[in-house]
Amino acid sequence: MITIILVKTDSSAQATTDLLEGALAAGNTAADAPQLDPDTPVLRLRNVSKTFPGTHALKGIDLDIAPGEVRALVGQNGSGKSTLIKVLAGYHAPDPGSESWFNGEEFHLGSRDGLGSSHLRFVHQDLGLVLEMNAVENLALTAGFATGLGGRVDWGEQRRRAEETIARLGVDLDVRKPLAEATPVERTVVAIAAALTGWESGRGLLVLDEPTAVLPHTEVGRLLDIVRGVQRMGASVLYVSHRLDEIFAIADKVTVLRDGRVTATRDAAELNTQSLAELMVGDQVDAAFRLGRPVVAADASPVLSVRNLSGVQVKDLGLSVARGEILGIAGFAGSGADEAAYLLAGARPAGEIQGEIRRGDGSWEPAGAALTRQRLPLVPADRAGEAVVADFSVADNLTVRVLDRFRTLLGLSARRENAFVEEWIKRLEIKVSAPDASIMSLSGGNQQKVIMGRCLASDPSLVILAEPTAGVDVGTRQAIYELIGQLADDGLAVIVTSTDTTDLLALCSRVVVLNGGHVVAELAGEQITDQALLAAMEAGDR
Ligand SMILES: Nc1ncnc2c1ncn2[C@@H]1O[C@H](COP(=O)(O)OP(=O)(O)OP(=O)(O)O)[C@@H](O)[C@H]1O
Repeated sequence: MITIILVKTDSSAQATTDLLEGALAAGNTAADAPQLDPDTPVLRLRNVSKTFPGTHALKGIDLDIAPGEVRALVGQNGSGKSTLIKVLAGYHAPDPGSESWFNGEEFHLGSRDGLGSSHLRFVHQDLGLVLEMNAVENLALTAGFATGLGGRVDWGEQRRRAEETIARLGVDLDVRKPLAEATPVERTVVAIAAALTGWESGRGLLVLDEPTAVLPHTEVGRLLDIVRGVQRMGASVLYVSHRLDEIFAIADKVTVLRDGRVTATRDAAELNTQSLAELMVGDQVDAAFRLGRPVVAADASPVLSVRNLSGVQVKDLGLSVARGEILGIAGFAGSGADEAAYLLAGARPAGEIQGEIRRGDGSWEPAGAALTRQRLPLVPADRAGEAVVADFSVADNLTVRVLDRFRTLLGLSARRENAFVEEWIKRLEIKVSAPDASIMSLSGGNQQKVIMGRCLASDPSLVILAEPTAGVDVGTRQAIYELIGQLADDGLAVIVTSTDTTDLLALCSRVVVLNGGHVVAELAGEQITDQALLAAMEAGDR
């Protein structure tokens, strides 16, 4: 477990990048804002609304966030959370009549007017980083470049500043490594460091929009430690997440959005996972939902078997999945569990996939050639980077794998295609103004549902789901679990890889656990508990 380290260093050259230390001093004394009544909210919103063509995304939002408070903002997919944050960030102009104050000063939403260099800072879902660049360069893009003689960039100084900034967030990171090679939590840390750059007062608001959506479950604790460190600076935090356990670990208060309206604001201590899920979705939701499918008999005929399957991390994996079985592959980041999904789906070059596979009762074949030819449907963990076709509509994203089905002698049948799209929008309750709307106009969770639909709609005999409910709200999660259960009842075989034990507990009747690329445990039926999964995942490398 990493804790926040506040390093007191030589004060000479680093005043400009002295993030936490400077902020702490100001936060302790409120020196920069002695005139402010401590009860004045950091952020006050009144009657904030936002209308898009065909969608009234925010309807009269009122919100007060106190100094030093961590406020969670929760709600179903499409309830308006990201829109509110984008209005705050100046990305969207709100409807007329919306009012806002920051530290008691009125400012215009939809622009940075009136905010000057004040401390309303954001880490958006996409993190806003340039992955080809390293942490030094990314931080310099926000903070400006240190220059030396002749106005040249002083890279030594730049690097020292970056190392210090990152170290203060309690993370040991090679700041020269391109962020494309960094882990998801390392990238999030760089994004938070960039957002806090130049923060010189304890009062302010850091907005984190689903910072853990793509983080392995096991790294969430590290991120929450960092958020607590930011709170200790005296900063307030607005924290958006679908992971309810995190809300209880970090938030003082919770605000619930439903269909663009604030429907509740409560102290987190008054709530539990079930009551919060009910505030978000209604009382039909079960936050501890499990399919509870029977364990498939060991001699059931397999849909797919692999032996000695190896990639970069995965070593000599052997497993088989039967018709109607939902098999989990669990493991921490780097255990091989995430890579296993991509190997099995043939989503790696054939030369990088070693071992053998067998379909049904057929003969064993070299895995690389067979899996890359077969290309089993995969819902990848990184929806935005690997699945969504940003230039396509919702309908086109849904049908891209199955266009052949609508072909007639006269070309594509629009009628059949439309009926198919309507059916899947209904089945997955995808919130969209019209099927031909751009997929980018959908909320993140609704995009995830489209990708899920694309995979399931091709009537496969086996699908591979990597982190299938990342960014998906608690009610939709249950709907997705139930749909997968129904398809498994009809014979679909499913392989789920997830660092989130919630998915594995809800879906799987058997789970293999990887560590160091090897299978270290196999759990079935009643043996699959949160504790047993985590214990097996933590077991030492072989
Ligand atoms: N640029 C846009 N154009 C049209 N509609 C939009 C646009 N951005 C958002 N919307 C719509 O506004 C509504 C609210 O979306 P928003 O992204 O704020 O939801 P959210 O609560 O953040 O959801 P999620 O939890 O899935 O991220 C949705 O119906 C969405 O489709």
